[in-house]
This record gives sequence, C-alpha cells and structure tokens, in this order.
Amino acid sequence: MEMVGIVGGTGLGSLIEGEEREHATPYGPVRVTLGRFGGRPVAFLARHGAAHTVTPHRIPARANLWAFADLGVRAIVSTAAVGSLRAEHAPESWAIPDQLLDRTYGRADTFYDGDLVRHLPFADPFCPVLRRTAISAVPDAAARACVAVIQGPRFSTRAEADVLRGAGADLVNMTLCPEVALAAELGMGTVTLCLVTDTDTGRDEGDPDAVTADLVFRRLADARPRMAAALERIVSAVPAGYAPRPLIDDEAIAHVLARPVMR
Ligand SMILES: CSC[C@H]1O[C@H](OP(=O)(O)O)[C@H](O)[C@@H]1O
Ligand SMILES: Nc1ncnc2[nH]cnc12
Repeated sequence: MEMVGIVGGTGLGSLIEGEEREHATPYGPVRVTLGRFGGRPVAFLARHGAAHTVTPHRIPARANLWAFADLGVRAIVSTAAVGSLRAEHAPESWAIPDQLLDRTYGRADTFYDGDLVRHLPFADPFCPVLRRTAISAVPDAAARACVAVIQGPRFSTRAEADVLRGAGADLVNMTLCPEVALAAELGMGTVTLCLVTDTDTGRDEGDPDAVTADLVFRRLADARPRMAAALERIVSAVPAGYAPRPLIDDEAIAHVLARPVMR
C-alpha cells in the first residue's frame, strides 16, 4: 500500500511512533518519522519541528517536500491552524480549503528556478480527489474556503485583514504557501485540514477570540485529540492506488529528484 505523507502543523509536533530518520535532501536534512497511521504506511514530519522551533517563513519547505517525494509519497494530508476572517468560520470549527491567496515573499517557492523551466498549472491548488476524501471523513468541516497565506511571523493589521477579506479570503495562515505548490511541482496531491483558532484582528473591540500565539496554542492543545482522530479518518480513506493529477511531467520530477543531496 502506498505511503501517505502527513505534515503536522502547529500543535501537532508529534503524531506517530515509528522509525525516526534524517532524510538527506539537496536542501538539507529533514527529520521524518516512518510508521503506520490510519491502517497504512505513513511518513510524518512536523512543519515547525517537534518542539515548534521553526518560524513560518523559515520552514525548509523544499527540503520537506523533496524528502516526501523521494520516499515515494504521492498523497499528502496536512493540518494547519488558521484565523477566521468571516463570521461563518467560527473558532474551533474545521475547514477543508479549496483556494489559496499567496501573500508571502522571499521564500524559496519553486523547484524550477535554475536548470529546468516548468510552469505549474495551479488554478485548483488542492487535489480534488483528496478533498472529497477529507470532506467525507470530516463531514462537519466547511467544504470550501480560501486561505490567505501571509508572511508572518507577526499577525495582520486591521487594514491588512480588510484587504484580505476584500480580496476574497475567508481564512488566514502563514504556512500553506509555498508548501502546497512545491508538493504539486513534485507530482504529489495535497489536502489540508484547517482548525480555526481565532478571529484574527477580532470581530469587535475586546473580542476574546482575537489572535494571540497563546490562544492559537491553547485552542490546538484542546483540539488535539479530535484533530488526530480526524486526520486518521482522512488518511485511512485515501483511495488505494491513488494517483495525483498529472500537473507536471515525470521527466521534470525525475530531474529534480536526481539532484545531489546535501549531508
Ligand atoms: C503560533 S500561531 C501562528 C502559526 O500557526 C499556524 O501554523 P500551521 O499552519 O503550521 O498550523 C500559522 O500558519 C503560523 O505558523
Ligand atoms: N490569525 C492568524 N493569522 C495568521 N496565521 C494564523 N494561524 C492561526 N491564526 C492565524
């Protein structure tokens, strides 16, 4: 059975017991745990490190996604904490986003920036098959949402939140770009289970759900058991023989995976 890749976001620095290893990549080593979850083989990595020591704009996303592709991962299920920009996404609710609005800058955001030119079709950033799988597995999650991804590590100003809302974003986060695009550039499909942890700049003055890092960590700690259970349902429901969309040619992927690793 194919290995599913799991990216644990904030609050999910560890998930499974298994073989922990440093996987060498051209972009530096990655700590991956290989084990079983949801009745299938999985590779798990913590986006911010096991003890949340990696800040969002310094996540080694190319190393992480290269390691998954090199391990033979084709489907990635990830988690993300998000702030809500609209009343219909209440704190403690779930969403399975279908769109991204990339407001990050200065991040290494492609594998095709040197010796090979490729242009990824990215109209629908998340895999429709994996999204359907996740929506069935977590029926109380909002089945659509646009996540604006900001640079961080600071949170938004009210003016910035208004701009994001005006641009069509429903939720806000700091990590899904470039992760989702990099996965697709190496032929992997992605779905993300988002937990709404806060109301970002707040719905009104004195809103107790306005974002602070402590609030995000607290909400995630409270939600951890149901988050792990939902993740397990999604992972176990990934269809056998899952094939990602052919958004990029095999020759390009093989070229990137043939790059020499850095030890
Ligand atoms: C600690 S608050 C902000 C932090 O939470 C989210 O992380 P992740 O997407 O990995 O769950 C957000 O993007 C920020 O990195
Ligand atoms: N309000 C917010 N802004 C950016 N990233 C977040 N992650 C969780 N809440 C967030």
